[in-house]
Amino acid sequence: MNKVGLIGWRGMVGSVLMDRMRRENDFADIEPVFFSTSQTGQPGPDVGKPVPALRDAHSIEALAEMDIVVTCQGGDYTGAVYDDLRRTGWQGYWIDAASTLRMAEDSMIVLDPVNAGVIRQGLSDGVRTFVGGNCTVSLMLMALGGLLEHDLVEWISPMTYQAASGSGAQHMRELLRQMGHLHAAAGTRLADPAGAILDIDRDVSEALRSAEYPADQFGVPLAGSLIPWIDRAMDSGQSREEWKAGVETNKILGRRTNPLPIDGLCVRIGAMRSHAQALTIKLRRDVPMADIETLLAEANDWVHVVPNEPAASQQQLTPAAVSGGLDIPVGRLRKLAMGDDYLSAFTVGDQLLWGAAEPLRRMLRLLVED
Ligand SMILES: NC(=O)C1=CN([C@@H]2O[C@H](COP(=O)(O)OP(=O)(O)OC[C@H]3O[C@@H](n4cnc5c(N)ncnc54)[C@H](OP(=O)(O)O)[C@@H]3O)[C@@H](O)[C@H]2O)C=CC1
Ligand SMILES: N[C@@H](CC(=O)OP(=O)(O)O)C(=O)O
Repeated sequence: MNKVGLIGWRGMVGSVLMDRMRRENDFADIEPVFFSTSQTGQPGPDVGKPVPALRDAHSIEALAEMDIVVTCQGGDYTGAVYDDLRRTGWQGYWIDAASTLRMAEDSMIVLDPVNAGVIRQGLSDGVRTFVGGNCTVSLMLMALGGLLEHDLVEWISPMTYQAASGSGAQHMRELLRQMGHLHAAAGTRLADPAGAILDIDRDVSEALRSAEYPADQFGVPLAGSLIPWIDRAMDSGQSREEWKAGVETNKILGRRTNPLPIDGLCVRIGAMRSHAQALTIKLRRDVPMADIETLLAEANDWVHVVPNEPAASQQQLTPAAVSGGLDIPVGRLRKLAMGDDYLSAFTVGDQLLWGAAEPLRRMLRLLVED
């Protein structure tokens, strides 16, 4: 049985991964060894079978005993141990949620419902480092897999609406504090339906701009507002989050030459854990809408097409509808006024599941079942 070292399992992404592994009975097929950067020696989590006490996540010797390492601990941790571990000659498989190694020459980005063939080829070529993709990239590809698989896409411009969870657990807490702060600013006047809305709006706007507004994590208001920049700036004028859309998509699809242009704007909004994105897609030719819907719906077991109708869109294509589940709805499908080879789409998905934990869990299964 494979000895699998798990690091970062009590963090937000790691907890979602653990939950999925318990549900799918994955622990039955591995010998799990839990690591910690802060709690070495304490008891490991309950996974339905005995596990040793927590081991030191910075011990290269302990990591080198593993056949497979799965880490959701973050990029700093990967940067601190990965090279040292490989330098010992360790030939095990490294599965990582952090972006650090995504674009490395000897790594693959994993999203098996979309790139199982590329992964299989990588495994037979001896690749041993597998990294989950950026959340918006993975969610977009789960939604558009059917069009990409049939090479119907010339370019894509994604405009994202990204949840607070993408910035981490403390940011989710702050979003809720911000919501509470605004609610308090409206006060008891909310209870009076005849009250002057512009008075409430004035006080809420003042609260948004006041020094007391809780914004230690985001630095600026998110609740009652939005933030049109995610991650650091690149020389190209893109944010790093926007840059990832193109480079990661092409790497996932295994397009080493003739990359698909994919570029747009990434925006943080006040949703909790599901990212949405509006996509403008330039098709290679005028594909009939019925064919587009069939190709999208048949691409994998999680995507489903939402009719381009008001009620269905409002009820099914939202963070509120999908959070906590693996469904990937895609809708608002229509040809744009620019021409019949221009398609619009809107999709949403849980960024902690398909956007982070699930591709890692499935990569582990693939290795264990191999
Ligand atoms: N957030 C996201 O949307 C995504 C994140 N990622 C990657 O995953 C990495 C981890 O992200 P995320 O899960 O949000 O990080 P968290 O901050 O939730 O957890 C990271 C680590 O913090 C330590 N920790 C300290 N105090 C606590 C506490 N009270 N509760 C839980 N853990 C605690 C744990 O390590 P220990 O047990 O060793 O003390 C834990 O593994 C990111 O850095 C990123 O690289 C990837 C895709 C999406
Ligand atoms: N940057 C993403 C979350 C994330 O962790 O992305 P990455 O895995 O590419 O660093 C967001 O803010 O929504």
